[in-house]
Amino acid sequence: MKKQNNKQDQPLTSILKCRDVLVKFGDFTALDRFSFGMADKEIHFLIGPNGAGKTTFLDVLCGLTKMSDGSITFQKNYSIDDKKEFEIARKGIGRKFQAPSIFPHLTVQENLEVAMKQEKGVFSMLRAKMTKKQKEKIDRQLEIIGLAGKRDILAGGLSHGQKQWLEIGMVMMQEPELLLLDEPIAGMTEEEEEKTGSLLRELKQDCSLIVVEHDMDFVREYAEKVTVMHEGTLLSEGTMEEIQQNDKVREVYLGSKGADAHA
Ligand SMILES: Nc1ncnc2c1ncn2[C@@H]1O[C@H](COP(=O)(O)OP(=O)(O)OP(=O)(O)O)[C@@H](O)[C@H]1O
Repeated sequence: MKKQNNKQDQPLTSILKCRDVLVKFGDFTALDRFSFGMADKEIHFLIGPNGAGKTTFLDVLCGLTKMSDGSITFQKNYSIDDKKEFEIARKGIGRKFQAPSIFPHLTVQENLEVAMKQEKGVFSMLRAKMTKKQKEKIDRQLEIIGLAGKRDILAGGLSHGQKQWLEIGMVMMQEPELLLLDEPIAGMTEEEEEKTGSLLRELKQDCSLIVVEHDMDFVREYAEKVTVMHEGTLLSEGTMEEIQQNDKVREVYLGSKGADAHA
């Protein structure tokens, strides 16, 4: 049986422990001793009003922004505190940014090939012959992101939603253990939103997910756990049902126009 945590101890299956993370931009404190933990293979949503520090936290996790103080341990004992972005990515934290950064003039499949092993240059990677295992890995990923039928299409010709899924697939080619997604359904049609939700559940077989999102219907449907941030601090944490009951959360976020209006 899993030993459950109290506020100080994380569950035994914990993949990430962040303690008192402090981020300052000049005199402004964006993360104010923010603590966060999550279990392995969990879909964990981060919500909160504009400027709460959600994106800054993802930036810290992937090494883009450095902490002024605090500590972050990934997996059992990997400290990311002093690590560079590429080291953190290699260790298994993958990030998909809001704007797609696919190669529009390469096919869908070629985009995944390029993403598979980034230590080689784009064109030497495309010229290099793929092993059977690599081909299988790409076929599997194409199925997961729902683009198997579009593998030979130039990525620039995909719809907005398909481009987002391709980019998620590209990050997944690096086999991250923790995937960070910032507003994955922004600009999507309702049908694309549903497909994205199913995709998140599918990805959970392979990795843990932290998702920043403002669309409360989407959070309600797909979140296993929700952390509410406010002014760089932790306001509340729990299931969506639990945080909906929290008066402070209703006051600063859910009751305001900030939540769904943003999406
Ligand atoms: N590089 C920076 N320099 C100065 N201030 C910054 C910088 N990056 C973020 N901030 C500030 O830090 C605060 C937190 O920003 P952040 O983008 O993390 O919030 P957020 O919760 O993701 O908001 P949103 O929901 O609007 O995306 C904001 O007030 C923002 O203006």
